[in-house]
Formats: sequence, structure tokens, C-alpha cells
Amino acid sequence: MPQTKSPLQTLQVAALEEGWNYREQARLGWWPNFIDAQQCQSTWDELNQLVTLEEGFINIYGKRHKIPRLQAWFGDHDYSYSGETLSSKPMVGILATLCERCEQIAETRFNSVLVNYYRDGQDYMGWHADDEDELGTQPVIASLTFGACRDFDLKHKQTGERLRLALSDGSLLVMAGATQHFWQHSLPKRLRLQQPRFNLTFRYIHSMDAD
Ligand SMILES: O=C(O)CCC(=O)C(=O)O
Ligand SMILES: [Fe+2]
Repeated sequence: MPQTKSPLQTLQVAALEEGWNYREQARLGWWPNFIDAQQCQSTWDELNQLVTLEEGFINIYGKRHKIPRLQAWFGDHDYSYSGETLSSKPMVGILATLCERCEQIAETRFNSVLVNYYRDGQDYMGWHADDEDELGTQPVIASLTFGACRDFDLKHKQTGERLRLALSDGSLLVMAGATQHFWQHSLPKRLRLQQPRFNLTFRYIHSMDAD
């Protein structure tokens, strides 16, 4: 019997090699066991202690909407997006330690980290590229996951090609090169999931102040 393809066929998880991978103008670094299990547990506890999570908002057509997750921002500069400003706190303790480890493996400097907290599978992040002017032309973004494993989708802006990664506890994904220019990414909802997840994205923010 001929095989019929279901239109709802699930996306295959893209098999990335550990280390640097190249896919259609994306440069992706993948270290699935970057933080070991014991350290994941202590890191979770330290993040809970250190991070004051806040509701965030975005403005769409002049209307202010609550974003579907909690967040906090650490680094040298405040962070502005979509008409909102996140005031920064100094990157200290476990955040500074993780920052250094990410800098070493990604071979770059970071001066900020966005902490996202997904309370359960209802929380998500929609399609976007991290392409604000403050991030520079070829931003390197190091994304660390703690807690629940979540699918992470990438979509090529021109061809529509899709990649799906499973971001598990202690994994590190680095998006570099022209990734933000050619691809968008998102973290889809998973309605049956009850466990929370921390995601830390280390970034380098260039000061936009006039000299
Ligand atoms: O939670 C994630 O894995 C994605 C986070 C993200 O894309 C962002 O903070 O810009
Ligand atoms: Fe992002």
C-alpha cells in the first residue's frame, strides 16, 4: 500500500554534531551536555535565589501585551525592545561563572544575559530574530537551558526550511555568523508539559550612546 503522508507529521529533530555546525547560512554551536547533571541541580537552585523574575510586556499596534513567560536582565546596559526597557542588574555569582564558560567555548565576549523562565508548557516564545542594532551585525548568542527539555525551532526567512532542536537540561546552543540575519527562531507551546525551564541567553550589547 502506498504510504500517505500526514499533513501533521511531526518535525524531525535535526541531528547536530557536538561542536560547530553549518546549515544554510546558520552557524550553530551545539554542546548537549555542557553542564553535568549535578551542576544543573545546583545551578537551578542558585538561579532561583539570585534572579527576581518579572512579567514582561510588548507593544503590538500600540497595545501593551503581557509576554507568555517571566524574565530578568543582567549586564552593563539596560535593554530596550518593542518600546519597553528592561533595567539591568549586575551579572554576578552563577551568572558570571556561566558567562565565562560560554565565552570560552564560543570564543567571544558577552556583557549581558537575558533570563527567560517558562513556568510550564503554556509559556512560549514566538517567531523572532535577535537582530536589534545593539547586538551588532553578526551577533553571537549563547543559549543555556536548565530544567524541562523544550523543542526549539528555526525557520529560514527566505526558503522556509525548518530545523528543530531539543534543548535539554544543561545543553548549550550557540547561534553565530549570519544566523539572525537569515533565520528566525521560536520556542513552541507544549500544552501537556508541567515542568518549568530556565533559559539564559548570553549576548554582547554594544552601547548605542553617541560618543
Ligand atoms: O528559550 C529559548 O530557548 C529561546 C530564547 C530566545 O530566543 C531569546 O531569549 O531570544
Ligand atoms: Fe531569541
